[in-house]
Order: sequence, then structure tokens, then C-alpha cells
Amino acid sequence: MINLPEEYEKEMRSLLGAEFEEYKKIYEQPVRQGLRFNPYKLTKPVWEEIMPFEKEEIPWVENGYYIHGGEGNPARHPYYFAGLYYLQEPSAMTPASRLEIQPYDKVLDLCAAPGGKATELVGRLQGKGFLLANDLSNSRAKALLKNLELTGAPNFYVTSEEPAKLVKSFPEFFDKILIDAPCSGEGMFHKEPKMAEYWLEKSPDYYAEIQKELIVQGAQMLKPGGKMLYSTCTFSKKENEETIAYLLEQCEDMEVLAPLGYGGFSEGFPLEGKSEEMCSQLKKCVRIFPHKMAGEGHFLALLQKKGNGEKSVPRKTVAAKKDEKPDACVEEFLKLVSFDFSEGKLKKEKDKVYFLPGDGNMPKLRYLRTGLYLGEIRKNRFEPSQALAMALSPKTFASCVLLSSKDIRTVKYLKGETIDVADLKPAKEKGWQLVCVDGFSLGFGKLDRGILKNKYYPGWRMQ
Ligand SMILES: C[S@@+](CC[C@H](N)C(=O)[O-])C[C@H]1O[C@@H](n2cnc3c(N)ncnc32)[C@H](O)[C@@H]1O
Repeated sequence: MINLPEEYEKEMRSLLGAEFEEYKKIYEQPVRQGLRFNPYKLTKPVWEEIMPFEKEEIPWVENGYYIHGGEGNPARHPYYFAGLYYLQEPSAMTPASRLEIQPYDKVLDLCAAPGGKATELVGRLQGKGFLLANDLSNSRAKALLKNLELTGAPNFYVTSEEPAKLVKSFPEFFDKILIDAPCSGEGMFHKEPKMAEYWLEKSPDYYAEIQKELIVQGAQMLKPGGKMLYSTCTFSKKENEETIAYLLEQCEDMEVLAPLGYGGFSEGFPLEGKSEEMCSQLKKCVRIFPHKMAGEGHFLALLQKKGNGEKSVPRKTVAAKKDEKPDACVEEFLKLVSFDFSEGKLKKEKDKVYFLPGDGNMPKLRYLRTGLYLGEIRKNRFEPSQALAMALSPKTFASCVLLSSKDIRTVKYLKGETIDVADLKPAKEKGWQLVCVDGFSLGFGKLDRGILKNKYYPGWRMQ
């Protein structure tokens, strides 16, 4: 049983009153775990037909399911490597599910790493429009990039920037913004007891200052008519309702909307000393308490900027060149691919080739990735990337090695081994193959006389 910090207990008692004892009992129960299928690659009926785990739906998240002990390790199943799902605590699935993303939206996830929400946002775009996923921490942004590449979506950028820099580049630009703010993590104490120790070092007061700055910066980048979702995985009013009240006082054109409800959600708390109008807005915020529903705890506020969304362009863009004619080796490889390149443009940078979403005009920033990385030209040969493999399927690549998840060769491939596939008869007997598990891409291989040379990205191998 975890020892909660004394000061934290005092604050929670004052927040929850008589319910506090019930809240404390959750620490005697197992942590709730979940997975969310990837909406870019799957529909619900398809997932439910193939899902290898027990089917228990998370009632307030359309594509979320609980996972239980005894179901093997879901982080080692081949479907995980195919990007078919993301492992996530159930209440953490809520913010992205309530941001109403539509294809063609321009979306910003300001504090995105490691990508629990960004992977859902990009999936909902269905390859149209784009997501800019940012995180101040460069090392965390690398994990974010991997998780986004695993989804197979081609339309995202990853940056590691100070939000103030983004504000200068994107004034009133985005249709949708998610701010999943750094916070004191009180909702994580159950899952990661170490968080309770960090709480003593950096308490809600510390984070509240950062959050106020972030939320106003978010509002500055939101189009009139655009929607923004602010969330935390903490319970303190200082980091939640007080941050929202601060935003409403600073930006009169922002208002709180009630997101799609669920019986287990609780209302936001009114704040002492604030007007009735302010308190009625704060009550539209959503509280997820672990003793009231099967999730570890979250806060969310869906916000909108008043007015009509006008089309806007980022300031000071570096104009992408007109669709560049690819090198002959790239062109040759792309003959194998029937991917829709009409929603963006090709760009070569040194020897690397990218597919940029939309018009490709973006400001100068610290990018970790611009669009879909297609591959690299080495000594006049084109080596396709792991990210491109993830974006393809048997319908969009000329020749595939189709493995089943039960076939031992699937795991061997994921471990980086050469495999004998002479029995499988792909369309082309020599050259590049897309290796798939039950029809979903895993990576590339190169075939010669029945032997498949492994081209799975070494950094992603199954250990
Ligand atoms: C709660 S976590 C985000 C979790 C992520 N949204 C997810 O679902 O996987 C907050 C993130 O904010 C980042 N961060 C901290 N300060 C920031 C700032 N000033 N601007 C942008 N990101 C920041 C941290 O590095 C951390 O990755």
C-alpha cells in the first residue's frame, strides 16, 4: 500500500469530503490498464474480429478496451508491432476522444510526448490535414516520433520547440489544439507510486504557473471558431479549474463547452470568489475520479474560441518547392507503391526523401520529422524507410510476404532474422517485399530464391 504525502491527503480530503475514504480504497485494487485500437488502420468491427485479447469495452471511449493480467504481454504481440493498438490507461484515452477531430483539420498537440493522445489525433485525421506534435523535451520527442510512425499515418510533423516560438509562427492558425499539460500527476500515484515522491519536490503550485502560460499560448494559436482541449492527470483545483478560470479572464473570446458526456464523469468544481457565470462555465469541465469509474483519474476542459474560422497561413513559411521530380531510383521504387500522393508533395533533403502533407509550407522550426519519411538514396539505390512500410498495406504495395501471427517466422522477422519463405509465393519472386502479419504491414524485406533478407528497422526489433 502506497504512503500518500500528508499534504496531498489533506488536500484530497478537502476536495472530496466524505468521498475521500472511498477514493483511498482504490489503492487496494489493481491498476486499470487499457488499449486503444488505431483508427487509421482499423474499424471497430475489424478490430473486434481479430483482437487477440479478452473483449471488454471501455464504456466512454469508442475504440478503447480494458486489458487484464493473464493475457500475455500485449507489448510483445505482433499486432503491437503492426501499430494496431496503443497501450494506455483508460482515463488518459478521454481527452483525444473528446476533441472532435475531422479529416482536413490542422491540429496541434502542444505537449505530445510520448504520444498517447497524438497517436489517436492523427488516426482520426484519416490521412487528411495534418498534426503538428510538439514536446519541449527532445529525448521524449524521439519516443513520440516512433509512436507516430507506428500508426502508419503519413500526415504529421514532430517538433521540439518552446511554445512561445510556435505562437510566433502560428497565430490563430489551428482548427484543434490539445494541451495535455505537464502536471503533478496525482492521478498516476496508483500506477506509478514514484510520482508521489516527485509530488513532494514539485507540487501543484509549481505546475500551475507553467500551465497558465501554456493555455494562453494555446489560445493564441487557435483559429476563431476552433476548439481546444486542456487536460491533466491530476486532481488539484490549482492545476485544473484555476487554470481554466485564468484563461477565461485573460482571453474573453474563449468559452467552455460541455463535451460528450458519460454517467461516470463528475462536474468541474466552482471556485470561491468567482462570478456565477464563471462558475457555471467551470462546471462544464470534466473530472474523472477513480472511485467513481474505472479509470485512474483525469481532468478535461473543452474550450472554443468565439467567431468564425477563417483560413489562415503560418507566418514566415519556408515555401516548399513545387513537387520535385524524384531521382530515377526513387521513381523506380515508387512504381511498386500505389499510395495516394495527391494530398501533399515530395521533397528531397540531402539524400533523404519525404512526403509533406498539404502544401508543405511550414515555418523554420526544430523538426524531428517533416511528414512521411520515404527513405534514403544510398549509392544511387533507394532504401525505403520503416515509416513507409508502416504506411503501406497489401493493397498498396506490389509484392508482399503474408505471414500469420501464429507463424513462428513472424517473431523471427521482428527479431531481425533472415527467414525462408519459399512456400509463400509472393507476386514478385525477387526484390522488395512488404512483410505483413494477418494482412497488416510490419516492415520490408528483400527476397532472393525463397530467402528473405531482413530489412526491419534495427532500432525497433523485438528484444
Ligand atoms: C503529461 S505529459 C504529455 C503526455 C502525452 N500527451 C501523452 O498522452 O502521451 C506532458 C509533456 O509536456 C512536456 N512539457 C513540459 N513543459 C513543456 C512546455 N513548456 N512546452 C511543451 N511541452 C512541455 C513534457 O516533456 C511532457 O512530455
